[in-house]
Amino acid sequence: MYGLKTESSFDASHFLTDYHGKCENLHGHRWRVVAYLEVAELQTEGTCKDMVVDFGDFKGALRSLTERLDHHFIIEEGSLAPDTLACLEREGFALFTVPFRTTAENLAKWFFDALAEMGLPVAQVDVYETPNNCAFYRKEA
Ligand SMILES: Nc1nc2c(c(=O)[nH]1)N=C([C@H](O)[C@H](O)COP(=O)(O)OP(=O)(O)OP(=O)(O)O)CN2
Ligand SMILES: [Zn+2]
Repeated sequence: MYGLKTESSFDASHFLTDYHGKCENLHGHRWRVVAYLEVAELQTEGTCKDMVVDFGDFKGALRSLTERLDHHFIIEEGSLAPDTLACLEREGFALFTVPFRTTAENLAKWFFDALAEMGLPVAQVDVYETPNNCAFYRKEA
């Protein structure tokens, strides 16, 4: 088995719906995302011969995703009253709505699925909410 690993970070705000504690309040993180690719065999020809994929393509793919979230307010769909949402939009805040509770676990799966959709052989994605707390999502063995 061969693998690659790259990482990218982004700053974003969020809150957890139905959470009983400080994370029910709007707050921010510098999220750190670490992604892993795995393949059984390396590429056999062309510019990527003997590579899993080109590091440049891999890091570019992950960065394109973290850039979508950077300096955004990540909002679980339906978690804010429509008029609150309208006010935020009117103020020009950068919002990113997702159809799931904004836990590190769900964000790890969001990154995993997006990298897979880009055609990368993604094996695992780690999402650090704080330097010590990390959730991961990985492919079933
Ligand atoms: N399993 C998960 N647990 C929690 C998640 C999560 O995504 N998955 N998220 C949160 C909150 O978003 C929160 O921001 C994290 O808070 P906390 O663990 O309290 O982190 P701090 O570094 O701020 O904690 P201090 O020890 O107070 O510094 C909560 N749980
Ligand atoms: Zn948080």
